[in-house]
Amino acid sequence: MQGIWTTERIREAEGKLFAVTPDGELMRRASFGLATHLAGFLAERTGGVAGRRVVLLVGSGDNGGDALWAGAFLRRRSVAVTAVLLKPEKAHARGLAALRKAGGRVVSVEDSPQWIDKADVVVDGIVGISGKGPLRPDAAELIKHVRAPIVAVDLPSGVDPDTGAVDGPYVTATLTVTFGAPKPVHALAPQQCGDIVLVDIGLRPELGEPDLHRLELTDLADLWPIPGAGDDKYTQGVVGIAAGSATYPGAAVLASGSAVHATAGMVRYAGPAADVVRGRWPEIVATGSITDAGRVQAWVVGPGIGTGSEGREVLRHILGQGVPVCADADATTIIAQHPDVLDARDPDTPLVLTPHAGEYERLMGARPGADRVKAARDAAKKYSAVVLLKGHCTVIAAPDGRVAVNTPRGSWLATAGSGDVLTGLIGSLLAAGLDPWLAAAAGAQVHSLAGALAADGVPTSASGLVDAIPGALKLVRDTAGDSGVEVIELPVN
Ligand SMILES: NC(=O)C1=CN([C@@H]2O[C@H](COP(=O)(O)OP(=O)(O)OC[C@H]3O[C@@H](n4cnc5c(N)ncnc54)[C@H](OP(=O)(O)O)[C@@H]3O)[C@@H](O)[C@H]2O)[C@@H](O)CC1
Ligand SMILES: Nc1ncnc2c1ncn2[C@@H]1O[C@H](COP(=O)(O)OP(=O)(O)O)[C@@H](O)[C@H]1O
Ligand SMILES: [K+]
Repeated sequence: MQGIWTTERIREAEGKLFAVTPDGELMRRASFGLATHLAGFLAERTGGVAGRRVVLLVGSGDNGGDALWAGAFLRRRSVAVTAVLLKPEKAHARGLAALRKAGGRVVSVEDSPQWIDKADVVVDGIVGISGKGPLRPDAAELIKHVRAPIVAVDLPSGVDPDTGAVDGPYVTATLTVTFGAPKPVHALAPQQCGDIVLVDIGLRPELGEPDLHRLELTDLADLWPIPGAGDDKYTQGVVGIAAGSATYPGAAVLASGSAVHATAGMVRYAGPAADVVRGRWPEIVATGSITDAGRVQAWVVGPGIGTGSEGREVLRHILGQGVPVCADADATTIIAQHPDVLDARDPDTPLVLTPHAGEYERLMGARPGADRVKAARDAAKKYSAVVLLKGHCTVIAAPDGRVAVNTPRGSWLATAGSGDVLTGLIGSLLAAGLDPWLAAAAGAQVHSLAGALAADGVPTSASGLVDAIPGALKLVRDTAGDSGVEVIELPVN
């Protein structure tokens, strides 16, 4: 699992490391790493390094210091480096002296357009982890004129380091070179960060437990249930799906199909769309009524069941079964409007709630706001449930405080019925006995892998997502070296 640390934790760790490291050494490591990646970026983009033009946008703190020192290193490789100082009196003194000594040019903001226009790469050293709020007007004005690709130092300026939120002008980077450890912005603002590389400055031993997590493909491969020699259809966990209606069977078909593909065990369906579900997925044991659904090890409930009394009774019945439940869509609305349905739940049985922003507002009385990690944590506490907050980046919080983030590849999942597919994946993993937080995080990640594979550069559909689940799982298992098959190159956009 990849760890992610808030800026407060990064600062604490830096403080400890500073105390045992020679003065300036950390910035030297950071800026040397930055210079190396800048040279690589120049070579890849322009076919060379010497003679290329780099413009540094330099703010008033150590982020600008990193940029200035990297500029000095690039001078050794005969790069033409020009620094634009936003606040000359506050620019990092030693970095500035080093750049000057190495033959770098220093210009005022007023004189900068001619240099920015001719740059092969612009380096954003405006602000780093001490950044607050949107880019200030002088920096915003500068950025407006940049046509060259931008490499961000540590993080794209104007994007909140801890929430990834933007509220005004910000930098959109092609590459972000960060130091020490990933910060929340890198997981929560992929569109502003571009590609991300991490330079090791020796911080990791000082960091302790991460604040946020991201599952890696090897984690998925380790935790995804695969049948063993002693398994049969029941031992792997049977998932029940209560979704859809006679008039709107789509949600039932999508959630059930997703569950069929997610694990090898068995899927039951209970509800008014039984005939349609059976017709589309003959392997599903389908019945019209929740009361004669048969035994399952986890339930998926909600998509398309409606928010009236019938839906309410279905949800109440399911919450009383003493098995893990993934409650989505209409089920979250019912819980928000009739919180007493939760009385049917044994508090020790896992519950996963999967709201989008609108459903979150119903559950919590306010929109998630800029700090989506806090929003998900608050809801998880309030409902003693794992809360998966949907959006471009999905945040998964457990009531014990654990948080995972899923950073998608593109926005292909923004298609009708996509949430129904996600809920089927999570339900299957719950039935297989996974920890509910891991089940939700793993479901979200395979969902977005399926999205990228299904789309392959062009829009897809929820049915396309269902069809792509086996490919996504194959990618996961192959990447983990399970079958020795060559890894598939995953499309990004
Ligand atoms: N510590 C370490 O071990 C290492 C740290 N390293 C590097 O240091 C960076 C952190 O440096 P830092 O703390 O000096 O502050 P930094 O982010 O450059 O901000 C400077 C000033 O900018 C201003 N400002 C604020 N918001 C703004 C906005 N929206 N738009 C415009 N300006 C804004 C505000 O100053 P003000 O103008 O308010 O006086 C603020 O104080 C870190 O990201 C990494 O790159 C690496 O070298 C590795 C080792
Ligand atoms: N812009 C986006 N980029 C990436 N993923 C998105 C985006 N918009 C929505 N999603 C994902 O698509 C799914 C939509 O679910 P939901 O809102 O329940 O839709 P539906 O009700 O149509 O099934 C969620 O998993 C969400 O995280
Ligand atoms: K920056």
